[in-house]
Amino acid sequence: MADDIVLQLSAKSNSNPSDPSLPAKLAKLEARMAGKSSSSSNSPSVQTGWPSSSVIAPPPPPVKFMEQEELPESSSDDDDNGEEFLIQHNKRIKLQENDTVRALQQSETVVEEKVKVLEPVDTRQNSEDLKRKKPGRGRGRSSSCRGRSKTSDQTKPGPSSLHVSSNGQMDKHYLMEQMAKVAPANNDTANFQEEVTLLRGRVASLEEELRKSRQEKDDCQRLYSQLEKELKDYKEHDQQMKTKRIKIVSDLLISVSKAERQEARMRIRQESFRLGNVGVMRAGTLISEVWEDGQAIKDLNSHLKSLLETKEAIERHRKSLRKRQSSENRGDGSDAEASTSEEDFLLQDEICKSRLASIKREEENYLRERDRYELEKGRLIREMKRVRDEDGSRFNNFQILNHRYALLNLLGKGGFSEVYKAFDLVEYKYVACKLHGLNAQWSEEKKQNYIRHALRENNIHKTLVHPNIVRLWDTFEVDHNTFCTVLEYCSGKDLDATLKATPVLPEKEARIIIVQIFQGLVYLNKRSQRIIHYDLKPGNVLFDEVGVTKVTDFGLSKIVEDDVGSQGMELTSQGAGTYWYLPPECFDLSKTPLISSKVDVWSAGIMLYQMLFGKRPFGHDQTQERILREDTIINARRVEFPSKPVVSNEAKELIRKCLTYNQAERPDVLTIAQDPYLIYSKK
Ligand SMILES: Nc1ncnc2c1ncn2[C@@H]1O[C@H](COP(=O)(O)OP(=O)(O)OP(=O)(O)O)[C@@H](O)[C@H]1O
Repeated sequence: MADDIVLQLSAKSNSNPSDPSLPAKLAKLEARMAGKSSSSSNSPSVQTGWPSSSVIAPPPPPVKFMEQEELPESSSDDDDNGEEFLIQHNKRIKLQENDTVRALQQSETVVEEKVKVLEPVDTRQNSEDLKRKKPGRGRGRSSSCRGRSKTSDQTKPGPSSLHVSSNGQMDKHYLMEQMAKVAPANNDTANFQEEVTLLRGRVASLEEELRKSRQEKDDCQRLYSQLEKELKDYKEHDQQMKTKRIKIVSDLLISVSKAERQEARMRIRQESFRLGNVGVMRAGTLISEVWEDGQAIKDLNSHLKSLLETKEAIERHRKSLRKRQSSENRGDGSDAEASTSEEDFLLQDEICKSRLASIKREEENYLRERDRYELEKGRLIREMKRVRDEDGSRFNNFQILNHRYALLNLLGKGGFSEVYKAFDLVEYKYVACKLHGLNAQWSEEKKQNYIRHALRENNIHKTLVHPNIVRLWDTFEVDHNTFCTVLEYCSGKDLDATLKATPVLPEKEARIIIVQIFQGLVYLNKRSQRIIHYDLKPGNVLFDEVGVTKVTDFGLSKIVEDDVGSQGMELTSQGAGTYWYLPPECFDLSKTPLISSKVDVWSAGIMLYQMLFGKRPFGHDQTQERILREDTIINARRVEFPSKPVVSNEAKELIRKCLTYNQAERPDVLTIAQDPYLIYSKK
């Protein structure tokens, strides 16, 4: 208890450093207290000098004495009036205690306020901590909880922590502690308030930001749904427009194609009148088709006939002149006056010769014209066939295949296929649709064979991407007996039609075509999976609208497997192909031929020869069957060049290399591609 008083006093002295007498008083009091406590075990009256009655009187109750003992205030000259002093002092202490409690209560209020302010901050911090420590959630939460409990312990003592003693008095020691703690808090209040103001401002601005963000989110959502609706409308509109567009485009294409069809038929009629037509000839029960020449050819032929007659008449006249001249020379003439002088004979003969020369020129002109007519006739016959095939086709009614390809006019008909010009309504470009039809009369086995063959061709062709190879875009089934391959459309004529129109090409033109064919072949031989085309011929060389040469039709192509030896792979489809263009090894019946890219080198050599000289070097006028029967190609050991037209030695040399009879000596595609004639370089 004495220690408490000392503590209270020292706390008081600390809190009131302006009282300089306080340490001295404290020392005195300590000393007196020490004396009192020691005399308390003896008679107090002796110690205090009180009357004897008080000596025999029982000692005062300890509680009161204790109260007196607790009185700390003293001075050196108080000794005589000690009791009075203690009473006064007790009153002062009580007053001080009351002040302290009031101050503490005030401090508690301030602290509580601070705690109230701190708590949200603390909670926010805790939640921030929580967020930060999410991966180790358990640990983070426990630490933050610890932090919060500590703060509340320090700043917010509950009623139980007010340390009220058993007699209802507040524990003074505890109060002093609290005061010591609260004092610095009081000093920080301003800072706290400032901080709180800042935090409140921050909260307000964050709330404002949040409000704005919410507003923005609402706006965005509104905009999103609006755009979504617009997009939906647009898509619907686009779909409608697309359908309309497709309808308009296909209607336009159909009307153009119909007009083209009409024009084609009208031209045929006109040309037929001029060049000829197919008539029917009946021989017994046999009805066969025959060609009847048109008026222009008839006129031409009659001109030629009359020229021939004139020529023959002049020849006859010349003969008789010569006869007369020789008889006159022999002196057989009876009438000297009627005799013709030598000079006249010479003159007459010269006239005849001159007339004959002019007839020959005329005749040559007519013959050239007739050749031209023949070419026109050939074109007319092909066009007639095309129109007839178109009229007989079941795809001639402008169908849209696979919801995409609008079929227009027939380009031509092959062995088992019809090729239509078509319009791709998705890519908006022209394509060629090749319709492979299975004959309904075929056996199931034959159908399966055909499908296997076509699929093989399709699988090879679809992997080929090169400017000099016709692209294969798409394949799909049309119906049970038909499937379609969609090819790059080549609007130019094929080389076969070109050579039929102009059998001899200028060397420059022939060279650029063969160079492009070899570029395509080099591509086929540089891939990891090498390919032998095996059916190179003018009909399989197409031209696009700007004249780029493109190789097509991979129906007979062979894939060269990796394990094939240097001599080549076995030819399993002997007999297939177009014989004018195949090399001798393909006709060897004594063993299964081994073939390589050298087959295509031979075919290219034949085509270059044909372009330059207007005919094929071997079996030009022969049928396929005759070529086989007469072993024409097996005997084609040496190529001969006509004197006309004049062709460069470099071109002839290249042809010779390509048409090397011995397969082993013939260069392959990659080797021949190094020939200077096939390389364009600035001189
Ligand atoms: N991609 C194409 N672009 C333009 N016309 C083409 C295209 N493909 C083929 N043709 C033309 O279509 C016609 C028929 O071609 P197709 O390949 O079916 O016949 P073919 O080669 O004469 O016969 P086969 O394939 O039986 O030997 C030919 O006149 C050809 O020029």
